[in-house]
Amino acid sequence: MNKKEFEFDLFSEFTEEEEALYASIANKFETKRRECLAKLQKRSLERTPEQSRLFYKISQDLTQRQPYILPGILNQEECNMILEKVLNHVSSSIPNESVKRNVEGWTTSRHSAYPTTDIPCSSIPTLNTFIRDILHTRVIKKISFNAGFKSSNELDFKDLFFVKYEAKEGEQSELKLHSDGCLISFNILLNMRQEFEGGGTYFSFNKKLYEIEMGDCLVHDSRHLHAGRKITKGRRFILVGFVDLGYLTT
Ligand SMILES: O=C(O)CCC(=O)C(=O)O
Ligand SMILES: [Fe+2]
Repeated sequence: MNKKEFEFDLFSEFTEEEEALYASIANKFETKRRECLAKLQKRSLERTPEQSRLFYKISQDLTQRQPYILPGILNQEECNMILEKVLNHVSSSIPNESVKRNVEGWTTSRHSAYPTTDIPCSSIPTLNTFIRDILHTRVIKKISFNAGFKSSNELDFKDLFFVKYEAKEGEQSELKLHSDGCLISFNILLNMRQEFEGGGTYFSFNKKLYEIEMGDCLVHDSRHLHAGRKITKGRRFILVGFVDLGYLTT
């Protein structure tokens, strides 16, 4: 039997009929989007958090939503203090059968599809409240304003965790292209740029690499495909936040 009969060419062009069907679906979708947007725009002052979330998602083409940097969110002293507490916590953590950890105590399987070598902020009680409070004032307030929410109290952390990348055999040195399961994501660099080579966050939609300085915060739409670029020397520590409506958070 001819093998060709069973080959399905994913990249072949659509037939005219398929093109027309696709165009009509896209048209209907666009009409619905505009109607919905007009209603939400009119009610800007009395939008519920859910409506603001929808407004944020449909008001702009995703490719127009560029990542942005909030410089100096944490000062050097704060970064050093936080990192010291994280490393102390990791080195003193008691092995637990139910949590997969590497030899140093970092967890390696919290995020199923694209696991990072990380520690949830909530597992370090001496840092948790302090960090959430300052990040609410310094980051969530800005993110919620930029995204069109009425109050920063409508948004909260869906997850907040420390990530370690290390250029060493057996350690995680990069994170492949993925999107995050929330509305808006951010990461803050906790150590000096000079302590590693490579790194930074890469976005495929605009083909840009964002390399921030210690204490700076990179904010982006969680739907954008992004990657933690491989480091080739040293260690890179970041604090990652997944932000969404308060009641969706844990
Ligand atoms: O390493 C980075 O810059 C990105 C980290 C990230 O995307 C994540 O932890 O979900
Ligand atoms: Fe991510």
